[in-house]
Amino acid sequence: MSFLKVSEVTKQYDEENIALEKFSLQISKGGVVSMVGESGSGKSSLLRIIAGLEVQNSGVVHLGDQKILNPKQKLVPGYDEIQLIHQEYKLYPNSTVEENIARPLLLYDKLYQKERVEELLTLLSLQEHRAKKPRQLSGGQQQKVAIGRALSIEPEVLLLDEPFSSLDAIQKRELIEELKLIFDELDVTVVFVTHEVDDALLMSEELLIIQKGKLVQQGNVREIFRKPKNEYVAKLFGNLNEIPGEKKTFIRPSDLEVRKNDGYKAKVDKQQYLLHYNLLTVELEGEILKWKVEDTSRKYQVGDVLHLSFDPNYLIRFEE
Ligand SMILES: Nc1ncnc2c1ncn2[C@@H]1O[C@H](COP(=O)(O)OP(=O)(O)OP(=O)(O)O)[C@@H](O)[C@H]1O
Repeated sequence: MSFLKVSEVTKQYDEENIALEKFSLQISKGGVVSMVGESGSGKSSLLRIIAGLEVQNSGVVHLGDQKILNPKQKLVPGYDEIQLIHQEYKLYPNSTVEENIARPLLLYDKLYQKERVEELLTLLSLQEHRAKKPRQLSGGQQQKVAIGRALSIEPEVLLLDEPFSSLDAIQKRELIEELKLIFDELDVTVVFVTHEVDDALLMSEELLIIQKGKLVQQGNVREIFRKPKNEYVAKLFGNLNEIPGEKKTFIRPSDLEVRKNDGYKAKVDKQQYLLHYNLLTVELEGEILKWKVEDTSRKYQVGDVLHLSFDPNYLIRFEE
């Protein structure tokens, strides 16, 4: 059953900037989903509207039975139930980790406050940093404190708007993996926004793909990988090789098999050493087309002749 429901939301800042166009979305309770889309596709606008922090032109957002009111409709914008964290999220610089996490709990019973802060320090493995000020922490630890603060009042929804983009690649990967385990355990609904598919997949298998203010596809990564709705979605997962003579039909390099004498004949034109394989650029015999091939054995050289075949079930076709 849908818990967070966005119905036909349109957001237009001015004549040129239409951030969202009749955008609809449904997420079930306790789910963790990653939203992927290029810069300017409307991700931040959507999260701000979901959080009740931005006025939309039309459309509505519901959290369960509750209609989310925007800043024009509500005196104090935003909701405790919906917490939004972004890259520039500010901690209180002169307060300790413990105090930062406790801040939203000031009106709560003292004993509960103490227990909740302990719970979060443990959950986020921040116990040894409890007395430190934000400037004494790494970027990743600071973002964990921000998440701890957001989780302190047990929100229903946590919206993460590229919160880790200032971290280095290793720090980011480790933090996302750690948070994924935490979110999977909690009953909180999480929307993690990123423009990197790799990061999205570290967080969840459930993906939302946004393009030019519209939700183009929602589903499990396996399904989206095999049946992408359009070329943009398909290319988020890597290169596409065009099938000669067939319109809008492609095969992924990872679905190609190199055979001795069966399939498309091709000559290696270029070889690049990448992390998990050598990426070959090959010229198809009798065609102007070039294909990409993932050589996991790293044995082919420029000038080698290969035969490439594939399972036709893996062909990707788009409507014209
Ligand atoms: N305050 C604003 N005034 C005018 N236009 C805006 C404003 N905020 C966003 N836009 C425009 O709305 C569109 C969507 O922006 P938004 O920030 O929501 O996208 P995004 O997917 O989050 O992008 P990024 O990944 O770069 O943050 C863009 O064309 C942007 O220029």
